[in-house]
This record gives sequence, structure tokens and C-alpha cells, in this order.
Amino acid sequence: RSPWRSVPPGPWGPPILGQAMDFLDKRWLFGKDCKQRFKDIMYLHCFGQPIVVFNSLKSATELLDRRASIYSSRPRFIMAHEILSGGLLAIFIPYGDLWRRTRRAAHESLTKLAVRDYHTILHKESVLLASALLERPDALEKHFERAAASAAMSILYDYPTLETENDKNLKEVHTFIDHMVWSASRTVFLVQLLPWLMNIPERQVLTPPRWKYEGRKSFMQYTRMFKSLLNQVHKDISNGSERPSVSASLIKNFDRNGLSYQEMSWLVGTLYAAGSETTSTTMYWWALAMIAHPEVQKHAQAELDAVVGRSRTPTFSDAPDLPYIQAVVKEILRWRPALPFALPHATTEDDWYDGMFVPKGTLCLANLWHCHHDPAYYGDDAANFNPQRFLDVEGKLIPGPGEARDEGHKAYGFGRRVCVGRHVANDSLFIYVATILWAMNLERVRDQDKNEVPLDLVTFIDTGMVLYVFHHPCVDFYIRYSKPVPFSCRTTPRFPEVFSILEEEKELLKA
Ligand code: HEM
Repeated sequence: RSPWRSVPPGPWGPPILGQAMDFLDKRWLFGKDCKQRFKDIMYLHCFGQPIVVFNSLKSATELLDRRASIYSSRPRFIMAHEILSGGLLAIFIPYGDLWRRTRRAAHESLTKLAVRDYHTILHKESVLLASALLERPDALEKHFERAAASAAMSILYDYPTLETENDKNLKEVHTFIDHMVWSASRTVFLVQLLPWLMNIPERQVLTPPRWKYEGRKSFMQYTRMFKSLLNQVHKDISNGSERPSVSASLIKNFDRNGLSYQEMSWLVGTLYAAGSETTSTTMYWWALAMIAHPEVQKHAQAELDAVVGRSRTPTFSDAPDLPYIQAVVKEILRWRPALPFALPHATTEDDWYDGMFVPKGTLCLANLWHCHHDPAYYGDDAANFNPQRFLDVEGKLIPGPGEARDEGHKAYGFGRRVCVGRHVANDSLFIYVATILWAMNLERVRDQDKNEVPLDLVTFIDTGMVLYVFHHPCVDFYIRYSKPVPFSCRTTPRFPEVFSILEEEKELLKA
């Protein structure tokens, strides 16, 4: 059976051009009729690049999870990965020995058990976040960004808590992320289209390729930055004054990891790049869900009052008794996955699926947005925010549906490339959500006439990290972080002692 059969012709005439144009108009990807139009799996052969889009959990998990041995590479990101990052950016490393070594090292530092070492950091950040939200609810997004950045820097480098985002090192790391994302997402570099340009030597006389020279120069500059952050932890280890951090654990296991110092420094830098904005974006969506669904807040707060009480903030030891809060975290990752297409995978061998040929080098995208809103898995209310779907009649957590049984969603991706930071992410989201809801009510802002300002629950905005999907002069198609249209909210403390308890805990956690 020809793979083309699964793709209806587009409105622009000849099938190939029609499909390409359809692909450009990416709104349909998020649309309700996506599956009706394109079935479970969509195959596109566009300007030499085979692309597969999975529109159902069944096909995505069948290939990306169960056939992970051949579906776990990444497409080439020549400028962002190979030049700017010297081939060391863990999220884009192709399947092979280097990826295996970096993945193993990252995994060992971020297991469910290892992440417990960072619970104090996360607890402290949650208290700071709650205080900041009570003081200045108008800067909602900024507070989530600061908390995620500060937690990530502390967990990765044992960095002191960041009061603002004006820290010099943090700014440098963000400059790198912006540079990397920009060069990964646009057809700004001809080399992405014509990879043979990589063979032009940097120092030849006629037309020296400045992009290559500049890229390599930036790589050296970023390497110095990541190494200097790691050096600080190294010094602390030598003085015997180090505290738990991912860098410390990597340095101590240096011999076993088989990673060079440079590879290690880039691995930790990548973990920051991968973990910071995903977490803050998810929190931003969560705040939107809370003000749109006051009944969910009430339910969660009743659980918090029963389990935690009103004399202290929630802690990680409360987690087993807070199933509704855990369900809220699962639901937000399902309802609004921060990366609606996860990250692209690439195949390392030819394959067949359901009578369709998937050639080696195919770029594979899971349409998580659609998978997570599929009524076949999540019922008729799949489009709604409803944490109850993860609980049984007694209020206990239940496994997710079918192929999503582990987490209840696939927001962390698939197979061997599944998000290595998911335990940190889950724990961060849990404690932030629990502490904020314990401390305050989040409400919709009202205008002068006391009317509720409408919320846009679906629209995406074109800011934030951009994911490269496909480069071509005619088709510059890329998928972005899903982010809500900016909104603000009002916060009110739930009871008078909230401020004093938060202040006390801040002091305690400082010590
Ligand atoms: C809510 C927060 C997060 C979300 C939604 C998220 C989502 C994802 C997704 C969808 C992928 C791609 C998986 C695939 O290719 O199938 C991924 C990969 C990755 N994530 Fe996360 N992530 C989050 C937080 C974090 C954190 C906190 C860290 C680090 C501490 C992290 C580190 C990574 C790394 C290193 C990869 C690349 C794995 C590889 O290519 O082998 N992520 N994440």
C-alpha cells in the first residue's frame, strides 16, 4: 500500500505541492479534524525529506516506544548542534555511542531516587514563588521563569537562589539558548539545506565561510562558560564544601561515565536549556487552568486543608496523601503539553508499518496535541481540563489510558529519548502547585465594570523556544512551544497567617 493513500490531496492542486502547502498552514495540526483528515499516521515526502506525523497514541507508541531501537535518532541540526554546540548538545545528539554515554550519565544523576536530594531546593523555590505571587500577581510569567531558572541552576550547579533574572551567568546561559534556538529554527543558514557546505575549509582564501568561523568561535565561548560553571563545583569538591548537585555527581563519577570534562560541561548546560522553560511554560498553563476552573482549586484546597492543615506549607512527604494535586499535575501536562510535538525523532533503518514504508532518515513527529485530545483515549471531555479523569471513585490515582498508562500522558516524549529530567519536572510541578494552592486563591482579573476578562484557552503565541522541524527555502516549517496568550490574575491569601508562615519557612529554608 502506498503511504500516499493516507494523505488526502491539499487544496492547492497537485498532491505534493498541496500537501506541502497544507503542512505550511500548521493550524490544522492542532485542529479537531486533524485525525479525520489525516488518519492515525501521516506521511509526507517533501523536497527529499521523508516526514511522518503520528496523530494517535497507538501509532506513536508502536513505533517510537516499541521499535525504539530504530526510531531513536534525531534529524541533523547542522548549525545549532554540529557547529554552535560542537556536536555536544544532548537533546540533538544522534543515536550512537556519545548519546548513550551522555544519556546514561544524565539518567544516573536524575533518577527518582537521586532527585530526592533536590527536594529542599524545590521546596524553598515553591515558598519563594508563593510569596512572589502574593506580592506581585501581575508578573505571573516572570515569577514562573525565575523559579524554574533558579531551581535548575541550584540543582545543576549548586548555584545560590536567584533573586532576579539579572544574574551574569544566567544571562550568558540564556544568550546561548537564544542563539541555539534561533539557529535551529530558521532557514538562516544555507548549510542546513546544502550540508556539503560543511566541507568548505574555514581558512580557505576565496570565500571564507564566516558562518562556520563565527559558529566555531561561539562554540568556544560557550564551552568556556559551561566549563567555568562546572569548575566552581569542582573547586567546592576539592575543598570538601560541595552540596548535592548534578555537576557534583557527574564529576565524582567521572571515571565511570566515560565523558570528557568538555562533554560533561555541555551535558549540564543542555539540561538547563531543556528543563527551565518547559517547566515555567507548564506552570503558566496551569495558572490559566486554575483561574478558568475555580472548582478545581476548591477541590485541591480541600484536600490540602485535610492533609497539610494551615500551620505549615506542603512538603514532599505529603505527596502520597495528595492524589488530587498529583492528578492536577498530570492533567496539565496532558491538556497543554509544553512541547505539542515533543522533539523530532529520526529513523536509523528502513522500516514498514501497517503496509507503509518508512525509509531510513525519516523525521518522526508525534502530534501530542492531538493524541492528548483524542476522545478514543480520554473520553468525550478530552478537550476539557479535568483532573478527575486520573482518579477512581475513591479518589485514588489510576493508571492512564492504554499506551499512556505510565504517566497518563506522553508530554515527556517517547522510547529511549523520553525526557531524562521528568522526575525533576514532576516533583517541581507538584510542589509548586501544592504550595501555591495552599497559600492563595487565583482569580480572574476583572475590568473597571467588574466584568471578567475573557480567557483564551486555546490560542498559541509565537514566542518562546522554537523547534526546528523542516528546513527548505520554500518550506520553513517549525513548531513552537505552546504558550498561552499573556494574561494576568489576582491572588488573595487563603487565610491571614499565610504571610507569616511563608516568611518563617523562608528563614528556615535559608539556613
Ligand atoms: C514540564 C517539564 C518538561 C517537559 C514537558 C519536557 C518534555 C520533554 C520532551 C517532550 C522531550 C523529547 C522526548 C523525545 O524525544 O521523545 C524531552 C527531552 C529531554 N528533556 Fe525534558 N521536559 C521537561 C523538563 C525537563 C527537565 C527539568 C530536564 C532536565 C533537568 C529535561 C531534560 C531533557 C533532556 C536532556 C532531553 C533530551 C533527551 C534525549 O534526547 O535523550 N527536561 N523533554
